[in-house]
Amino acid sequence: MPTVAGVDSSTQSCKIVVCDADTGEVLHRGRAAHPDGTEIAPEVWWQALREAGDGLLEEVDAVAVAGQQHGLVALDSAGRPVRDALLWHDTRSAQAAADLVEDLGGPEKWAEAVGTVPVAAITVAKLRWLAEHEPRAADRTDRVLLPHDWLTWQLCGGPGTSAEPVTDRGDASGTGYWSPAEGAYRRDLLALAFDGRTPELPRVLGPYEAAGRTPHGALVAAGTGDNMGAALGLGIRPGDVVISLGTSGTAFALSEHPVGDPTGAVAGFADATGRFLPLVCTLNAARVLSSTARMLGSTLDGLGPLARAAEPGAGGLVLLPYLGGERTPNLPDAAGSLTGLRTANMHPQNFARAAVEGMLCNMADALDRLRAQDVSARRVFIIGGAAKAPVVGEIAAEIFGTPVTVPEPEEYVALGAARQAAWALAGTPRPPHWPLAATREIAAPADASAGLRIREGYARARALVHG
Ligand SMILES: Nc1ncnc2c1ncn2[C@@H]1O[C@H](COP(=O)(O)OP(=O)(O)O)[C@@H](O)[C@H]1O
Ligand SMILES: O=C(CO)[C@@H](O)[C@H](O)COP(=O)(O)O
Repeated sequence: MPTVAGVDSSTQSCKIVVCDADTGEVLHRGRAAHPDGTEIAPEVWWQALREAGDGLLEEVDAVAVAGQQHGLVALDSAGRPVRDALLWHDTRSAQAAADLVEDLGGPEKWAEAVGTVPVAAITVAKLRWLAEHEPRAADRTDRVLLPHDWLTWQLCGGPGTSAEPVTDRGDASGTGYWSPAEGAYRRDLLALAFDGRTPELPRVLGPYEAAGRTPHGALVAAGTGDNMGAALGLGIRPGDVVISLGTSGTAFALSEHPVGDPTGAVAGFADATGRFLPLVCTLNAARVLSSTARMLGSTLDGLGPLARAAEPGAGGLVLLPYLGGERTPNLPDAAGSLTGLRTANMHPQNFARAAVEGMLCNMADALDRLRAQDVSARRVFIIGGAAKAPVVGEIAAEIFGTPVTVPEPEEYVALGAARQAAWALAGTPRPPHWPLAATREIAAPADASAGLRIREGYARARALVHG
């Protein structure tokens, strides 16, 4: 029986699943933590991957890596990092992004050129930041990779070997210098961002092309961005929207055509199957819940019962969850706010409920932004770390006003990477059919009024605090 491994090198940890290549059945799992912070030495990802994959990766027939998107891995001519990688949730590049938008002539120009209007998260803005703030490091930059590209390269042997650095359409589409519509790099935008410098970029592989082999002989597939990995792991179809609640909150869908949203809210990414993946990303999801649990002296498991004990609307408390700044809406310097405090409503139950409602109202806005780009949401999946809390799916159905599908907890990003590895191994034009795990279907409440009131309260609080 051929086996394949999928790696999810995401913000908080590295997760690995080993699957039966024919059926997708998960046979083994591994995990290792990543440190906190918005910059990190790439070597730390590699150590975590080896720790998570200890004893697993040596035996598989193929492997692929899905990674957190956008991170800037800048390498010198010997393939060594010139500095720690700047990660997607590092907001120092917010001004650089705004300047780039102006330099090209406005958001419409970016939406037209690469499908995405730069914000602090996008790689092109991080390059501009590097050129402006650390010009010596910029001068030493000979090559630019994304986190998953760098790990894929290490798996194939890395610098000093015959292995070639590669990427895929999905992750390339999050750089701001690769056009999903044209399927080509925009080196002019790279130069615009990097003060005229044009470092080497990885070759963009097709969906089931191989990157190389590990020293143990396993085929290494192209890999992709983590959201594209989740889409492949779930096997989504047009009409499905995925809400992923990890460190980031993302809402994304499959599209047969490229999307370019001049408002900048929807990023017009490519997917891992040759199609497109319009996506809205927020900076604040699962950590809103873990931070609230910590503040209340509770635990993640304790937060759900507390939130359930409060009435919808949390007695008038509204949490604007912009704890790490925010990407959508684009408020990189914002902090979180709690509004509507009254003597009568200051109970842990209302705080817990306000945290879940705040996180999900932000995602409901993301869903609306997708719909505004003609994305239909006939089925809404909820996945990611925070989806493990049953209360999240329940309150989501109320706030979204739609039925919600919560698949059995699984590492869907890693599963998607494993499926891509199985696809590269098979070499067939379509990925192997892997059935979706059992799902929990949560109906929307018959009376939508409570959900609407929660969203109105959230919109009012946001207007009050952020104008
Ligand atoms: N039962 C749970 N309830 C709520 N949140 C949870 C639960 N289990 C894990 N989490 C949260 O999920 C997050 C990790 O999710 P994950 O999707 O792996 O994130 P990332 O992909 O960004 O590394 C952590 O912030 C953790 O607090
Ligand atoms: O920036 C984005 C998407 O555009 C994020 O979704 C990152 O890809 C990080 O994902 P998580 O580690 O939070 O899952």
